Amino acid sequence: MMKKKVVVSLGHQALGYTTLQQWDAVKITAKALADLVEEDYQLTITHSNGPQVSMIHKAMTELRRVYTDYTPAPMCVCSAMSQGYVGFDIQNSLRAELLSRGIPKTVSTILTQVTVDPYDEAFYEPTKLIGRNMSAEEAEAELEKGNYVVEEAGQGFRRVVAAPKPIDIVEIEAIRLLAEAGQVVIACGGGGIPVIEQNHALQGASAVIEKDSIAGKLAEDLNADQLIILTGVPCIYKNYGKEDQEALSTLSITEAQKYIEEKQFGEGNMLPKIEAAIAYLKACPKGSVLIASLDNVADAVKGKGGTVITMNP
Ligand SMILES: Nc1ncnc2c1ncn2[C@@H]1O[C@H](COP(=O)(O)OP(=O)(O)O)[C@@H](O)[C@H]1O
Ligand SMILES: NC(=O)OP(=O)(O)O
Repeated sequence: MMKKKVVVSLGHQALGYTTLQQWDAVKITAKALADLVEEDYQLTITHSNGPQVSMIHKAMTELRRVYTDYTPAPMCVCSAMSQGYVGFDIQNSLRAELLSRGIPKTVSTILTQVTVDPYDEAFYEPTKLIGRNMSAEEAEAELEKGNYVVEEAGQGFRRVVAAPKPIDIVEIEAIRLLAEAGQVVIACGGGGIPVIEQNHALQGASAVIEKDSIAGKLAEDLNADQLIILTGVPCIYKNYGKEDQEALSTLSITEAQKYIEEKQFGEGNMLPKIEAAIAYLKACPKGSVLIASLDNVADAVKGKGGTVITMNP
C-alpha cells in the first residue's frame, strides 16, 4: 500500500524558546513524530525559528560590543544557522526515538533556500519581530543603519524584518527525492533562507519567511496527501477565548474564508495557518489539513480531535 505523504509543520511548542528548552522539547516532539512514522506516514518536517533566529542574531550582534573589528552576520546567515541548529536537534532526537522502537531510518536536514521577490510589499512594511529588546538609543542606531524597529509597550524596542511571500523552494528536487526514497526529511526550516535570484546567483535577503506560508508551499510542491500543523492549541475554535468558544472538528475552505472575514483567527498566529491551508488545498484539492497539538495528534490522525480542513465538507 502507498504510504500517506504528509508534511508536518512544527511550531514553538515543539521546540521551546532556549537551547535547554529545545533539548527537552524535541524529545517529546520526536515521540509524536515517531508515532506518525509507525502509522506508516511518509514524513517531511518543517519548523518555526523565531526564538532561535533571534537568539543567534542577538549573539552575532552582541559580539561586536566586545570585538570592535567583528562583522555581524546578516539575517540570511542567521537563518541558515537556525536551520542547522534546530535540524540537528530534531534529526538526532527522532533518529534515537525511531531506533528505540526498532525502526532504523535516516533523518536528515536539508539546508533550504527559498526565493522571494525583491519588490515584495513586505520589504516596505516589515512586521516580523527579531532579536532582543533594545533601548531608545540602540533603536536610534539601528534606524541610522537603515534597519526597521518597533516599540513594544513597556518592553523597549525590537528590530522588525520583512516577511516576504515564498516563491520557489530552491532545493525542492533534493527534498522530493529523499522523501520518495522513504527517508524522513527536515526542510524549509524557519520558512527557508530567503534569497533573491540575480542572474544565476542567489543573494541572501534581510527577511524571515513565515513558516506557515512555506509549510503550505512545501505540501503543495510535494503534492502531499495531508498537511499537519502542530501548534499550541488542540484545534481551531470559533469565538476563540470568549465565553461561547466552540471547538471546530471540521472546516471547509468556504467556511474558513467566512471566518477570516469575521476575524475569527489571530492575525499573527492562527490566520497565517488558515491562509496556508487554503493555498495548499486550492492547489491540491484532494488533500486535507489537520490542525492539532503535540498532545492530541496521535488521536487526531485517527479522527479523534483536532480540526480537519478540506476543500469541501
Ligand atoms: N480561532 C483560533 N483558534 C485557535 N487558536 C487561535 C485562534 N485564533 C488565534 N489563536 C492562537 O493561535 C495560537 C497558535 O499560533 P502560534 O502561537 O503562532 O503558534 P505556532 O508557534 O505553533 O505557530 C494559539 O495558541 C492561539 O493562541
Ligand atoms: N519563520 C517563522 O515564521 O518562525 P516563527 O513561527 O517562530 O515566527
